[in-house]
Amino acid sequence: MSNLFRKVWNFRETSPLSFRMLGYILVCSSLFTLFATGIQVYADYRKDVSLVDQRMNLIETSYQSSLARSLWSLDQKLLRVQMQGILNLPDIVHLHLQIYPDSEIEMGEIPPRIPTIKHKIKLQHSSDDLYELGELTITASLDDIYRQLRQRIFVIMTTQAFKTFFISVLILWIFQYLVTRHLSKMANYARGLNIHQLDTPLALDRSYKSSQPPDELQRVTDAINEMRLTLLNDIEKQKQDAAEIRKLSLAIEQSPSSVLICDKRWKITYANQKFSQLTGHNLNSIIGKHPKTLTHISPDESQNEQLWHNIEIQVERAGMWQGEMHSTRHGGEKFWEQVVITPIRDTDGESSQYLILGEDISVRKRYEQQLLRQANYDLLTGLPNRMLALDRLKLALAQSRRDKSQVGLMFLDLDNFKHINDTLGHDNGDTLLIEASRRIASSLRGNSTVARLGGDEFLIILPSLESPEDSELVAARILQAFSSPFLLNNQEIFVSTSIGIAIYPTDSENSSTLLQQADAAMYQAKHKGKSAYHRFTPDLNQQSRERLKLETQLRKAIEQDELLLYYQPIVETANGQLVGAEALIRWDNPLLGLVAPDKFIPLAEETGLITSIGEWVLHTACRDVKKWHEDTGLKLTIAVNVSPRQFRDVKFIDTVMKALEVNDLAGEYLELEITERLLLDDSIETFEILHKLDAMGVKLSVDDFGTGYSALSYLKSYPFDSLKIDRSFVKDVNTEAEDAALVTAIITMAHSLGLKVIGEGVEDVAQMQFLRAKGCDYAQGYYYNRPVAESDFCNWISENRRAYAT
Ligand SMILES: Nc1nc2c(ncn2[C@@H]2O[C@H](COP(=O)(O)O[C@H]3[C@@H](O)[C@H](n4cnc5c(=O)[nH]c(N)nc54)O[C@@H]3COP(=O)(O)O)[C@@H](O)[C@H]2O)c(=O)[nH]1
Repeated sequence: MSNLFRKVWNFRETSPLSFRMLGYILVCSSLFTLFATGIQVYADYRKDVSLVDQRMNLIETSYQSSLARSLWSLDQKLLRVQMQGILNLPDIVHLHLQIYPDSEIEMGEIPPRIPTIKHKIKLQHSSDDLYELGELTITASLDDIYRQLRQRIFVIMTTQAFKTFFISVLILWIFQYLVTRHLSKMANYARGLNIHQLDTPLALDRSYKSSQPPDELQRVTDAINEMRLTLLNDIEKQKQDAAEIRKLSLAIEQSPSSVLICDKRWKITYANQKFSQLTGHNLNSIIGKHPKTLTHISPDESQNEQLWHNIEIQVERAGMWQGEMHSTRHGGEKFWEQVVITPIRDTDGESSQYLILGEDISVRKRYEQQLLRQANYDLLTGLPNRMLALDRLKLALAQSRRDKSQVGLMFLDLDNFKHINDTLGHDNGDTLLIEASRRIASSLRGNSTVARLGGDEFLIILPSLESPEDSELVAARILQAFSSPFLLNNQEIFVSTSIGIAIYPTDSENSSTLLQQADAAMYQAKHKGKSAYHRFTPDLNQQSRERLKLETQLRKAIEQDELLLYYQPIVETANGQLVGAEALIRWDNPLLGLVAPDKFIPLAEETGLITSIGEWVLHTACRDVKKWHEDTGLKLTIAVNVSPRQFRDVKFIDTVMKALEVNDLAGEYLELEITERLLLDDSIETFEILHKLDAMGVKLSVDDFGTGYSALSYLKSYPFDSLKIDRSFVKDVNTEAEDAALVTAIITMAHSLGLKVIGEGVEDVAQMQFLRAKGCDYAQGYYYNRPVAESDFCNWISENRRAYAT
């Protein structure tokens, strides 16, 4: 028994579902059996009871009249025989005859505690009247009926129980065969499933045709197998992602740029090796900090805050911020960094992290600042140079326009400087210029500007003048400052100065006119006998008139065929190989003689004549170089200067295209030289024009590099092929260490940006050798040849194809 119980218990443990199903079947089937049996037994009971009733009715019909007759005749003996006859009938256990009025006969007995039913029969005699004689009560026992019912219940219950049990076992077996064993297999499969066993699919141990519609088990199996494949794919993808991430993290870790990663609240979460090397910051010391704590914009902390606030806004809006900023190293030392900040977006497109790439640009910045200083300041005196002075003049005029104030412009020239320079030597000349600058500067108020225009010429800007006479007071102060002698070469030398004054807006509202007027006034002061100042007066407009005359003649120059091109060779520094030439314009005027471009190009720019002059230059240069290709077989490049106004002309691109087409010249043989100043505005138009030219195959070169903006950063954004180092730097490469360092740095940096370098103004072999030693690609200058007319240039080619290879 205990064995059976254990088996049942085991079954319950191992197949709880089957066990539960068995329980449900048994309970439901038993309830149903009970209910059906109950109905059947009740029906049988009703039938048996009705049989007893029928029997009673039969007794009534059979015995009623005979009993009534026996009672009427008072035949007791017969009465008892009749009653005994009734009592002998099945189930009748007791008779009670009530004889009216007061006697009775009783036969049989009612056994205790057994169910009975009674039946009453009225006994009557009818002749003329109806006589009530008595009443017979028959009691029938139901005990037999109940016994039979019990037997029947027993039989039904027993057979039903057996039937239920066997059917349940059968159902259980079928369920086990069809379902449970497969579920167990699935469970075992799922239990044993791991990433190493995903290759084996789940297969049930049964024959199943794929044409059959899938049953529930098949659907679960298919779902598990699909899940297995999905997992396989996911794992494969995960592996690829992990490999990709390993590769990227290695790239970031070993990146030559410093890398910081911040979370979405701009807290640093990662820094690569380069960052630690560059800044000396330990990763642990910066984790969780905002990157703004590593930058230093100004001592005013709010500016730093404001910058980072703007950066965060721009990164969100534009998807990137890039710029240069002052960062701090661990010890507090500051350095310049080129920074690019981009968001790292999650799959919903939300910024979840930020990537900050940094590059130490301190060296470049130093050179840029040096170049900027050289471009804007006079190295000898430290005063602003012409370019900066003109900028400041424009600013002062703009300010005065707003303030409705006046600006004084002074042109100042030292008297007899050339003579002193020639007799006492350049060093003393330089000392004089430095001391003169100091004296001029000390005579001015804080917001005034004194600039050295070159040689012994100075320009003074006096902004916010209350009256023109104030400028005369300043001029008098300057003359006074020159009244004491200069100590030159241990000698006391008296040097005076002449000052010309023009006033904005009284004399002119235009800066270049003001300059001309101040210049004319200065000449007037010199005429007065030097050591004097002179205010501009309209009668000094002679120069302006001359300028007008020049303009009129220049307008006719093209049609009268007075323009011509000179060519200067450009050679490869390493081997002296001729690679091209620069076209330089000349104006051969019957009255003025051969006019150099410096004298008329600025005027042409101002008047707009440069557009037609430039077009002529382009066509002529393309025509000539094509001819050289055909005559010499040398594929030379022609470099053509382009002025800012010409460059911005709407027809410029068409003009270039036409010059190439008409002369059947490929774009690669034309090089356009553009000055840095042209790029200063950093406009989208400039960007587009340069890219269009680049797309045409035309070569682009930055001319006079070092004299303008001198920021190497812009070169990255434009499609330049080369840059030309200005001749002012080349001149002293072998005598001035600073120039040598600068030229070397320009070459290195240009090469790092993929640009070729041309050194211009090479006048001697030492300069050429310096450039060649520093890897400068090409050179141009008097050392090779001066600019010459086309026919002379052709002769030069045939004589000097490879003349300078030493
Ligand atoms: N828009 C245009 N501008 C032009 C054009 N032609 C010339 N120019 C510009 O005029 C500037 C002066 O030119 P130029 O007087 O011809 O002087 C050039 C050379 O003669 C001179 N040079 C060449 N080698 C040496 C040298 O060894 N020493 C020395 N002292 N000077 C030398 O340099 C001038 C060339 O300069 P660059 O153009 O920068 O190469 C001139 O700057 C032009 O910009 C024109 O057609 N259109």
